[in-house]
Order: sequence, then C-alpha cells, then structure tokens
Amino acid sequence: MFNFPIIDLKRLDSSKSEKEELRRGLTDVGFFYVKNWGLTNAELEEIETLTRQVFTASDAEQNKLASYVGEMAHSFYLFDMDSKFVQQVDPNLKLDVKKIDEKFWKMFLAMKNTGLELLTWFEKIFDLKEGRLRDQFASDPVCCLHGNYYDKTPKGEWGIESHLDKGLITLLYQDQTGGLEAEYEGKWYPIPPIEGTLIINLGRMLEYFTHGVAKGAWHRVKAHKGDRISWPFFLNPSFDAKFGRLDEFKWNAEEFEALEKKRRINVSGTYEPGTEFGSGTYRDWHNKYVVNADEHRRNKGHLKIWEMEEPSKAEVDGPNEKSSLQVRPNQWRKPNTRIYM
Ligand SMILES: O=C(O)CCC(=O)C(=O)O
Ligand SMILES: [Fe+2]
Repeated sequence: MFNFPIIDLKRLDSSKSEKEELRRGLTDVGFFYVKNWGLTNAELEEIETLTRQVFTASDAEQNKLASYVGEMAHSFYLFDMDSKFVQQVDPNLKLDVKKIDEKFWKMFLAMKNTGLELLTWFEKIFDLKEGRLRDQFASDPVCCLHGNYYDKTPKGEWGIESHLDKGLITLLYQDQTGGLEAEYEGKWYPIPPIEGTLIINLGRMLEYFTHGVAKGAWHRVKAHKGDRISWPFFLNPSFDAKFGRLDEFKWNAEEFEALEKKRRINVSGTYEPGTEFGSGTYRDWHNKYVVNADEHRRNKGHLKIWEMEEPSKAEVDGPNEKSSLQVRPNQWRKPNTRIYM
C-alpha cells in the first residue's frame, strides 16, 4: 500500500500539514484524494444508480437522453472503447432524463469548481502571482465529465491501459469496486476507493507548463473483481490559452527534458509521441488531437464511456461561429469518436 495524500478542502486554509500534503501530492506523487469537495454521499449514491441505469438502458432510452436538451448548455455522447461486452440490456428500463440531466449537471459544476479552487491552491503552494495558472490557462476551461463503465475486465486485458491524462487536472470519483492503480517511482500501487472522496491527478499539460514541477502521474485500471463505474472530470485549458511555459519553473527544465526523453523510449505505443504542444493555443492543439480523436487515440481499453460536455463560452459566443448548440445536436455516438481526456 502507498500512502497517497488525503486533503480536506475545508481544513486547507487553516492547516499547515494539509498544505504540506497538497504539496506532496502536487510535486511528488501526482495523485491525491480530496475530501469535502461538494456532493454528499447520498447524492453520490444517486449518481451511481442513475449511471448504472444509463449503461443498462436500451438504445431507444439512451437516444432519449441524448436528444434531451435541458436548461443547461451541454451535450451527451456515448462510445465504446471495446465492443465485446457481457453487460445485459434491460428492455423495460425507463430513464428519467430530466432527473439525470439535473443531477449530472450538479456534479459537473461541483467538480469544475473544485478543479478551479485547486488551481488557486496550486498558485499559493507554488508561490505564484495570484491568477497565474487560472488566468493564463483556465479563464474559460474546456471541461468534460465522463461516466466510465467497465464490465469485469477479462484476464490479460485492461479496463484502461497505462496512460497520462492530457489536460490540466483530472478529478475522479469512483465506486467502491477498486481497480485503479498509479505508478510511483517505477512501481504500481492501488488507489482504493475512500467513500465520498475525489481522486485528483495532474495531466500532462499542467506538467508541461510547469516544466515538470507539477507531476503528471501514469495510471491504469483493471476491474478484475467485477464491473466498475468511475466518473473522471477533465479540466482542460481554455481554447484561447497560449501554450507558453511558466518561467517560474525554468529551473527544472533540464530534468524535465530528460524525463520526457526517457518516457518516449520506455512507453512507446501508449505515449503517443505525436502529441506535441507547440507554441499556439489550446484551440490549435484541440483541433489537431481532439477533433480527430479516432486517429489519435492514445490508449485502448475495455470500457464504455458516457460523456457530458459543456461547450466553452468561446465556442458558444465566438464572433464568427454559430452556437455549437445550434449546429451540433445532442447525440449518442457509437463507437468511439471523441475523447476529451
Ligand atoms: O476509471 C478510472 O479510475 C480511471 C479513468 C481514466 O484514467 C481516464 O478516463 O482517463
Ligand atoms: Fe486517465
């Protein structure tokens, strides 16, 4: 067992040891738990029940959800990473789409707020000027919430293969099954469920922008005990965010460069060396790697993904673009088409 940091968001302001643990999570481990982030255990139980229903419902019911336009500006997608599923469809199950929409939107916002609050804490821990991370990279972040459904992972396969998330931060809620593992100093350790907590891991973009001082951590999932649901929320940069690295962290540039080189050799096949950042904006990167996610998929896995996406303000209000909601109807997509990880 590994001692992953557990941060109580309510105590962070007043407790020095809590801040030290956050620093350890941020700069050494790359993974940490967060308590008191917003939703109650009862709300999370309800989310779990509703998600299970979504994955068990017939195509017709799923399509009802996909074409539902709630009060909120978002859309749903569904795609399979792998089609050999044993999971049964319940033909009699009716989805309460309004309720699903409301509950998921609440979860979405709670996770987004937690992510932004954490970015502010990272600025404090790193002694950066206030807003240095949030203003430069996340003034209008591209966000997306997945429901990941893994049926029991067959022997020799992966629920999701070893990978590094691409964005700034990932905030993940998992059910009580277990199966998520993270790498630390060359060894793999389970990240067991702790009721009510979120698991935070840092993505490659945050790592890259900080010259590797914020640590991106590799992780993978084997749902060998039984089927499993997890809800990762991906906080990505704003479309207009410039891909400039922060000079405050330049002192670590050489070490990071060396690490990046080593990675390419060690993990060829899952690393996707094609995903270079360049010096443009997140929009350039997004158009290159996310819009054509099929071609650039970085990992295989035995799971289905249900995605809830919030168009960024830039996407909706852009001067030359029609609202994405007008031009892009809600829809289920099968199989895999886009992945905002
Ligand atoms: O299901 C999990 O616990 C992890 C999922 C994950 O790593 C991802 O979707 O990027
Ligand atoms: Fe991930």
